[in-house]
Amino acid sequence: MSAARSHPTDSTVALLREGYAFLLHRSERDRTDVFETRLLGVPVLCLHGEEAARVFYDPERFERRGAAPSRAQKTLFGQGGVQGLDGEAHRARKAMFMSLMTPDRLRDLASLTTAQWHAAAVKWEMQDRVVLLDEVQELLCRAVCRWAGVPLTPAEVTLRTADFAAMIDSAGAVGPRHWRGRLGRARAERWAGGLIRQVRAGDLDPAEASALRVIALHRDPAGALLDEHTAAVEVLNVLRPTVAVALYVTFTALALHESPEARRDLLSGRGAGEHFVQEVRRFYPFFPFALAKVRRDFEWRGQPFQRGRRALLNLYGTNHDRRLWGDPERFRPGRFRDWNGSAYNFIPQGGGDHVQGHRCAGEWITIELMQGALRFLTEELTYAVPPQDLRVSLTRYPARPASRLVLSGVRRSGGRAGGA
Ligand code: HEM
Repeated sequence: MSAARSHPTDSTVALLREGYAFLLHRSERDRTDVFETRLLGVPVLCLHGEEAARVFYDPERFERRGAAPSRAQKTLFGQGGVQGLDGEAHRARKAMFMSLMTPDRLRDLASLTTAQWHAAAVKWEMQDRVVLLDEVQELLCRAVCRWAGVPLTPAEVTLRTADFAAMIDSAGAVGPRHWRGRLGRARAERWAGGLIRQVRAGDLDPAEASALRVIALHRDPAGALLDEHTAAVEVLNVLRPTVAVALYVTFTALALHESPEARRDLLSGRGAGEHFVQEVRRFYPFFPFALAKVRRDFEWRGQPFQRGRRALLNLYGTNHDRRLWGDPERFRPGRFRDWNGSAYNFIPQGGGDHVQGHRCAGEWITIELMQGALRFLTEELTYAVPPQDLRVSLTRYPARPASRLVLSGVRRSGGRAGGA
């Protein structure tokens, strides 16, 4: 692409109007992978595409300290968590997260989740309609708490699920949705802080490799336990995003409904479940961009990057970049047969290295849970998708089908292919 052009004018209105697609539209229009603009008056460097992702994930050039807006910290991420660390402190904390992601532990989570799907399906059979997004959030909340060693009484499930859902729903919102997220985070942090205290006092004894135990007893490079608030934020950094996988599960069901060809290939065995799930993560919007700050002055493609300047990497747009993905607006799982496996061109959960960099710690969990959901929806259930508003607005963050995907006539099929 050609050299960068500068856009010193404010793009907040365009961002609100075009949503997830704003950065992609601008990069395509100006034929550039880097441009400068202002959002809410703040200068921001915008990066797009595979080569830009390589630059963005270079820790010599970018850092995360102070990069996240305080609105997102008060709702989605919390303060003091791994997302805002750099260098050795980041590597040590990230190692704690990645130690939870062994194949055995992933299998445990998958089987706990399958058990929850079965239990939920018994209940769904007795209902006329089921709102899939809400139901899957709740079943994932039950499964991940059990997996993480977090006690959850039946009476608590609704409240905890609602708090996680509010945090997830609040990051891009203003007004009541934002405030619900803040309230949800405050309440969840108090709860998780109490759990950390109980583990350290010996009043709660979660299993050896469980997230709650590992985080409560984790020591930083100086040998100190995490302070209680930070430990609570990190416990929520495991629970909350696992509940958020419900959005991807909902998109998986939407794709089964709206992409009959891909569905037919899957059911006939011509298409692989793994590719279907990857295409859901590429095609549907989730995180629009990742955020960092320039660590030291440098220049890329003629664009100066000044130390301290904020930068965005276009995650959604890179997954829809037509140079990388032919016909990117078509849902076509078969494209993953030929994918080259680059860590920088397919980046729904960030790019680069999981251990060394800021790429999502839960990417393998996400894929595992989505594949389990796909199997359950196609092999264990029959259902209809009644008329409803299934539109996915690119200006709502996080995106989701407007109706949250209503299913009717849900029946357990015990091995016959389901869904309408
Ligand atoms: C619902 C699907 C998910 C999506 C779309 C997603 C997306 C992301 C993205 C875009 C990042 C930031 C990458 C960056 O800053 O460069 C991230 C980071 C992170 N995610 Fe996820 N994630 C998901 C699920 C999960 C799950 C299931 C977990 C944990 C069990 C998790 C834990 C984390 C953590 C701890 C980080 C911070 C990593 C770091 O800063 O080093 N995520 N995720």
